[in-house]
Amino acid sequence: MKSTPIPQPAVTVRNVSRVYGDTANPIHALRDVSLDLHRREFTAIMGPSGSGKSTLMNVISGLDEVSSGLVAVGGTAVSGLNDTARTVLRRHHIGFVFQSFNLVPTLTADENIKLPFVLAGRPMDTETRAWIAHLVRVLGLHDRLDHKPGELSGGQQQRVAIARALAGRPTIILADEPTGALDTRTSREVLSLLTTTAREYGQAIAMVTHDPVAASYADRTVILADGRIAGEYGRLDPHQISDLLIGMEVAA
Ligand SMILES: Nc1ncnc2c1ncn2[C@@H]1O[C@H](COP(=O)(O)OP(=O)(O)OP(=O)(O)O)[C@@H](O)[C@H]1O
Repeated sequence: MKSTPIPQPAVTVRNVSRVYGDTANPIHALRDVSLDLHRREFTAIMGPSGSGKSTLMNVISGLDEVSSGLVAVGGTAVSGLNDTARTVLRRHHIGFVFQSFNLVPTLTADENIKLPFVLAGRPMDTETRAWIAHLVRVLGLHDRLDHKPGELSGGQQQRVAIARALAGRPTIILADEPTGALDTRTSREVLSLLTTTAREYGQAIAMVTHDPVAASYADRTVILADGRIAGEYGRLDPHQISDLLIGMEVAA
């Protein structure tokens, strides 16, 4: 009898702890965190300043080491890899979206979108070119491709960054306050786009945010407090998220 394969999470975080400092003065940035991030799922990671959100992103992307526990991206354990293998894993499996867009100012929008392929020495086949052309159309960037980042609005720059992150069809997109530098209307556009990306393209997305409105676009909200997962919720409205965060601050 043929068994149905169990879908593997895009990212697995198992009993991960990250301790900084020395044994006399340890700083527990993450304490026994376990979390799966799935395809088609848009997850918001929230929590007070210093709760471990950036550390969680950094151990997932292999930019930081775990002190104990396991992180796997696309089924590959990150901890077992050397620096070169981590760089390769990042290039092939992870798309990054930052608050500050992080586009190369001297390159055009088109060149920025295709940069990950150039850096990875990965040729773009016909299917990839068609996929990028599709993304450019959906993101409304077709008449901006020859422009450099300085000639684009913040929202357009972030759309270029999202196209760049999606171009290689990564296992996971890690977004760090992607709407932090955008006005309300543009933020909504970018968040809707991330929602669509998860739903229509099956993309796994984890977004760090302090903004309850941004988190309300996610399918799931994970709240960290003092390095631990303090709560995991399905889709919530901004008021519910604010109440949860305020409740945690009061309890702390
Ligand atoms: N390289 C480091 N060396 C020492 N301590 C660190 C280091 N990186 C982070 N920490 C500490 O680990 C804890 C978690 O930090 P982290 O940056 O992950 O929090 P955060 O939730 O992302 O905060 P914010 O919302 O302010 O960005 C904090 O106490 C921080 O001071």
